[in-house]
Amino acid sequence: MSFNQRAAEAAVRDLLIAVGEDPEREGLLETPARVARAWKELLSGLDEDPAKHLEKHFTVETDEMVLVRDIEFHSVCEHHLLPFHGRAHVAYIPRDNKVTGLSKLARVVEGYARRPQVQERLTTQIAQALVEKLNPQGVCVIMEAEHLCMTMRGIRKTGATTVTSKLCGVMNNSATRQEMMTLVMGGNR
Ligand SMILES: Nc1nc2c(ncn2[C@@H]2O[C@H](COP(=O)(O)OP(=O)(O)OP(=O)(O)O)[C@@H](O)[C@H]2O)c(=O)[nH]1
Ligand SMILES: [Zn+2]
Repeated sequence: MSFNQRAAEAAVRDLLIAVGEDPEREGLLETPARVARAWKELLSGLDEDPAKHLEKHFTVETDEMVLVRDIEFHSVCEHHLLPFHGRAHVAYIPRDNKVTGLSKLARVVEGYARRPQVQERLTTQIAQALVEKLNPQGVCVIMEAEHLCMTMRGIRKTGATTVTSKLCGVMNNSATRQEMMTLVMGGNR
């Protein structure tokens, strides 16, 4: 099912009424249409298969780790439909000199992030896409994020950061996990 702008507008209008607002007052007249367009953008990853970005690859003589760190992302927590945002660090060790474009790693992050998500699944999906499309020797994805459902509401712990990781292949061991955590997060603490 693809995004239905008209249904989304009606739902936002209903929500405004449900919370005790008047959707006919001047400031809110265009709000349902605006909010619907915003959600279309925030959830645009539902309309794509993000792993496809990794189908374009090329050959470089290397069997060393490639790491793109500090990939900014914005996602939406599927429990509260509130944003969570932070940075992803994506590393892999190529096999048979098969590498992908650096921007493609960020595109994969973006595609899976722009869906209703939980951070653990988001992390795993990115790692699995690399495993599937590049068949690398190893993969490591680390994500750190702040969840607005934990800061704006509920427990209200501003500054609490959630860190998740997924390691595969030769990178799936505790020494690598420790090294990667130090490499990507050490300088920021
Ligand atoms: N594991 C995980 N939990 C998440 C994520 N995003 C939000 N949550 C949690 O989802 C849980 C939903 O808990 P519920 O008890 O059903 O909902 P709630 O009453 O709104 O919970 P509180 O946030 O504690 O007020 C909360 O503990 C959130 O912190 C995520 O990406 N991963
Ligand atoms: Zn939440």
